[in-house]
Amino acid sequence: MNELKLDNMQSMIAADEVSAISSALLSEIFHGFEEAILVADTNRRLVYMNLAAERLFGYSKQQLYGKVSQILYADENDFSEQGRHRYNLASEKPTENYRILYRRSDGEIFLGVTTGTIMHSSDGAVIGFLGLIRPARSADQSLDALQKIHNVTSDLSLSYEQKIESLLTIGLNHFGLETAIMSHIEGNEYTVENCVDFNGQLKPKTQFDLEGTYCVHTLKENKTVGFHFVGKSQIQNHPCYKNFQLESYIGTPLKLDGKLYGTVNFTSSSPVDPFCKDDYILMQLLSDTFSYLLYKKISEEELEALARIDELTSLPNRRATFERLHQLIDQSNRFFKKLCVLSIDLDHFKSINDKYGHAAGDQALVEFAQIASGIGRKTDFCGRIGGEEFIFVLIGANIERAEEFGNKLRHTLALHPVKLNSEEFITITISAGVAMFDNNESIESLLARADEAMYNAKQQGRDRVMIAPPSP
Ligand SMILES: Nc1nc2c(ncn2[C@@H]2O[C@H](COP(=O)(O)OP(=O)(O)OP(=O)(O)O)[C@@H](O)[C@H]2O)c(=O)[nH]1
Repeated sequence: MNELKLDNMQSMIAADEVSAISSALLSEIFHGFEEAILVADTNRRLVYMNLAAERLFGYSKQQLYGKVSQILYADENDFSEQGRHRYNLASEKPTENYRILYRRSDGEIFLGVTTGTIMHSSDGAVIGFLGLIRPARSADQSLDALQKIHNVTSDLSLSYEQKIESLLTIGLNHFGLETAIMSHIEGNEYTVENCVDFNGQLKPKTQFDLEGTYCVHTLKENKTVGFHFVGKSQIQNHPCYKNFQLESYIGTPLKLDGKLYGTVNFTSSSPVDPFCKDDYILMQLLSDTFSYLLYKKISEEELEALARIDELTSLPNRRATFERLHQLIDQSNRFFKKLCVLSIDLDHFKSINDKYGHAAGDQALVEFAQIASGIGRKTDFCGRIGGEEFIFVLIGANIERAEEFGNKLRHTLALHPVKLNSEEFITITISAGVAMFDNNESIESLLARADEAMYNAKQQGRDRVMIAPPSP
């Protein structure tokens, strides 16, 4: 609504005294307006409101007509102030826009952008006042943000990180703020997990003391907390204000599976319009959306990790072992690093199962895995690729060191028999084939050479390490 239109209306209305303007005529002019229209007489008693005003303030015409408009102000001082400056018999104020906090019938306070105008009779006397009001952040804007949130969460082409970033940006644009953070909080440690900073300064993984952030209030209250003008609030001594001069903040706890994970929060160095009920609802919805996305991501990661671990021995399984072997061979090729593979097979394992039972065989596999992964270097890699078949990858090792390693494993196994019960022990022996990676060969060829050497060890009587001849 621009001033020109209001002036036109004013001239239409100013043709007669407000008291004389029939409610029907006002209705005809303003009924279908999307903005709330209120008309008051010179005593500031309400004489007209349109449908949009009834909806905005939650009162019916019957409840308000004849009442002083003070009932609609959140702050009595604003009512008096407006009376002194604008809405009085001597007023010559032109039509202009201003922002005021209003109170709805249910007590909720909202910021209204108001276009106020003075109505004059044909002889120039003030006959009443007209206000056109719309909420600073309208329901339409909240709906728009909701629609955007839905679009982002349902977009299958977006990754987790892209979704989080888009949602933080939606929040920033909606609230008119500068910095958005999804934080992870452990004790007093506040870590920026994801962020969007229109100033380009804040980066993920930055850490703060929780006490030094406004989020400490959010966690204390355990609900959404907003400060629209910290410098004029009770928390102006907060370290976050002293250190960063952040004037505005809105933040909500972020829960994962019912437990506190961190916060979702938006801040700015400038004050903003007071946050309204819709903003608090939107924050809760955003936080719930983050919580859902986080839960989904962590569950997927856990499932993915589980799918790569051998359930019995907790070693990487066949799939993970081959993936890792591909990576290590790729590195070895790029950096001309030596790499040796040991193909290891437990000896006479069938007879262990047959003699002591499958559970004893399982226990033997678990203990073998513990011993094998315990004696390697940090960079070495051990995986289970089949029933009693394992692979060891030694980075930077030549064939002698790999053979030495195989024998060290044999000797360690000999020194640590598997305890089946208080009386019975079994000693595990292994047959191993060692092959050194030749930069020109394929993984299949490397493994085939190591396997062949291992079968050789079996044929030679087991419990030994055999070296594969170099690739042809
Ligand atoms: N307990 C247990 N046994 C397994 C598992 N996976 C495979 N096995 C058994 O391992 C045995 C392997 O037997 P074979 O392949 O004949 O080899 P072996 O008895 O070790 O004899 P050599 O390899 O020739 O020394 C089979 O009896 C399998 O059932 C497992 O997860 N747990």
